[in-house]
Amino acid sequence: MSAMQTRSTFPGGPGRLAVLQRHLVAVPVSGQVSTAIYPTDFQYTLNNNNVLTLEQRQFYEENGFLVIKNLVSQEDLESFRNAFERICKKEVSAPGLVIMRDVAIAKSEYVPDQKAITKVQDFQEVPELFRYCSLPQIIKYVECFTGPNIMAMHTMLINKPPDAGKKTSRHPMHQDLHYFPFRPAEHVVCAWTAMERIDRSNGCLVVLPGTHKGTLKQHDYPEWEGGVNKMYHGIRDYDPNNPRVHLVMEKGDTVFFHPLLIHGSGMNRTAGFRKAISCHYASADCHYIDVKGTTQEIIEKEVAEIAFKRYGLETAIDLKDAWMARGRIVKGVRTSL
Ligand SMILES: CC(C)CC(=O)SCCNC(=O)CCNC(=O)[C@H](O)C(C)(C)COP(=O)(O)OP(=O)(O)OC[C@H]1O[C@@H](n2cnc3c(N)ncnc32)[C@H](O)[C@@H]1OP(=O)(O)O
Ligand SMILES: Nc1ncnc2c1ncn2[C@@H]1O[C@H](COP(=O)(O)OP(=O)(O)OP(=O)(O)O)[C@@H](O)[C@H]1O
Ligand SMILES: O=C(O)CCC(=O)C(=O)O
Ligand SMILES: [Fe+2]
Ligand SMILES: [Mg+2]
Repeated sequence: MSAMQTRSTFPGGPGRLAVLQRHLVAVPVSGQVSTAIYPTDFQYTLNNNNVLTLEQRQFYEENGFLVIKNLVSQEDLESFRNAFERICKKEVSAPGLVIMRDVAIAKSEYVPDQKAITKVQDFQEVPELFRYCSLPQIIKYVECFTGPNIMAMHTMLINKPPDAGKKTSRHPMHQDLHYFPFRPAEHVVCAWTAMERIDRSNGCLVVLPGTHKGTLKQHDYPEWEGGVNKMYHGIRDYDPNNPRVHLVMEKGDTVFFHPLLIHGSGMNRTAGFRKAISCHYASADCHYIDVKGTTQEIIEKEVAEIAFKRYGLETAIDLKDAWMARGRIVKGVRTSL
């Protein structure tokens, strides 16, 4: 990056240049520094103290995701793993915490084993796990997408089980924005950290690069013979011939991705439980939308059904209220969400 500089003698003088620099970059031509200035529209990233290199910004703008190697320490990951195990053993619980079993297990005999747990969600009241969402090296990158007021909106530790033979360990191709009633999408980002090496054998993330530039698609439960997990909606009429990229990640590597990026994960063909921890962040300046009459209406309905089954709540809870209760400020001021 240091080799790339914007021209210092810009027509109109340095003041004019400073104004335009936000939108101008010098482009290297075959290994040399070009003096030409090309306008670049950064739509999905912010210039946060040059945390992202120009290449990284351009990569995210173009592809909708960015992998940062070795961002979370082995010690931190060990402590998250311990906290997860204590939740599975019921030594730790917290308000709002959701514990989900794989559908293949949930629909069969009850197995009172920690290994039956596919993921824990909404751990904002479990300090040992929520610490992940406040890690300074993660927040530093998140700020490049959200700006300075940062809310942690949705938290998960995914423990993808060895597939029970029905391919239910897969996560269908989807866009996370389908679940979120807040906008704008470009000020929402997911951080997803591999807690061990994750590749095709244990079900890595699969992404369709560039799809963040599209719109929110209609989602439904996929018609999978072996069954599909609750709330694991997939893109309707998903075309399996789309060019896709498998994100092979080492322990501690973290991917940041846009909520419209189409992604999923393959089945776990190993005997181990594939672990990842993630948080969806949004700018606190985002606003809630009403999903009535949109493709997201089915989510509101399903959330209300689950709340009714779990808490006996007859009056449908507002999606906005559910998210307001979950969200936590991790940097700056809680302005809107
Ligand atoms: C981007 C990001 C947002 C992506 C996301 O994934 S967001 C999705 C949001 N997900 C959620 O809100 C969590 C969904 N899961 C849950 O709420 C829970 O795990 C539940 C599915 C309700 C199960 O809760 P639990 O306390 O275990 O309740 P029960 O054991 O009494 O089961 C209640 C009924 O649910 C069924 N069930 C449990 N686990 C699963 C499953 N994995 N897949 C499909 N069905 C399942 C269970 O068989 C039971 O069904 P019935 O006997 O009522 O017919
Ligand atoms: N009909 C479908 N609808 C939605 N998503 C699907 C569908 N079929 C597959 N997927 C998703 O596509 C992604 C890739 O699936 P696949 O089972 O091929 O895994 P993989 O990691 O590519 O494994 P493999 O090595 O077998 O190719 C996963 O996220 C999977 O859930
Ligand atoms: O860890 C995974 O398999 C990805 C899960 C995912 O994309 C999600 O829950 O939204
Ligand atoms: Fe997702
Ligand atoms: Mg495949």
